[in-house]
Amino acid sequence: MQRILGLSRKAIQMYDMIADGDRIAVGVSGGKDSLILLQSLALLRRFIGIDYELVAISIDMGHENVRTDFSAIGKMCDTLEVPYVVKPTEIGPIVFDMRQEKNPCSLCARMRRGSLHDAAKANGCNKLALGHHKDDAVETFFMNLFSEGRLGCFQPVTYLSRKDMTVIRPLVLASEGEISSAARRLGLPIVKSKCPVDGHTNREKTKQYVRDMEHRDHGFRDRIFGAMQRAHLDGF
Ligand SMILES: Nc1ncnc2c1ncn2[C@@H]1O[C@H](COP(=O)(O)OP(=O)(O)OP(=O)(O)O)[C@@H](O)[C@H]1O
Repeated sequence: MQRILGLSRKAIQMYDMIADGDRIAVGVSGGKDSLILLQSLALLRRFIGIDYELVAISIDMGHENVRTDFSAIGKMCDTLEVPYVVKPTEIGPIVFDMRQEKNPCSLCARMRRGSLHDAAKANGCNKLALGHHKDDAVETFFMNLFSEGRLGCFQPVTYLSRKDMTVIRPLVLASEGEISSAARRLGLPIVKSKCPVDGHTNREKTKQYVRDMEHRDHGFRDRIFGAMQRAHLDGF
């Protein structure tokens, strides 16, 4: 976890993510990335020298018309002294049953983001932290390049003027491998996604492409990420 804390602190300072008085919603899906993000932001409060508050928020997607049991994450939040909000929604049934979308991921992600922004606002937050990491950034870069012929990625810090909310991604310098091994070592209470298309998305294909390239040519991922930083692509 020390390595993750160091990389989170570096990203927070490098991209000026957090200021005194911020109240930050942490989007917690139940996956390893957002649980490590929550752990990291909660621990950093003790020594980073910035005075901020946290609220953890999970959007229950209602997949297969079943409510997810987030109680283990509730216990983790109690230990970390972070208030926890679970927001029940019908996003899963709307996207998969009612609309029977051919490409469900973009509508589902849009609705989830909207719900998360609203919940952050309703809980008095001015910032929202998401668990995107370095591998996500490289995959997003290739998805934009291959699907849209465009050079671009999400930004480490994005101000959403319509919502008056700043989205931050403090894990953006950490690799998925580093996050996975920290999550394993800490035995975090991972809650499995019930998404019906999990593992079969365009992102999964791109992830496999980057993995194959990395396997063939060690350091591929870091060189792409380094190029994104040197070009200051989308604020990197
Ligand atoms: N249901 C949800 N409730 C709250 N926040 C969410 C939810 N789903 C995603 N997020 C937030 O959006 C980020 C990116 O979502 P994505 O689906 O790409 O997650 P991921 O890469 O699988 O990460 P994780 O391991 O945290 O699930 C997550 O890290 C988390 O911060």
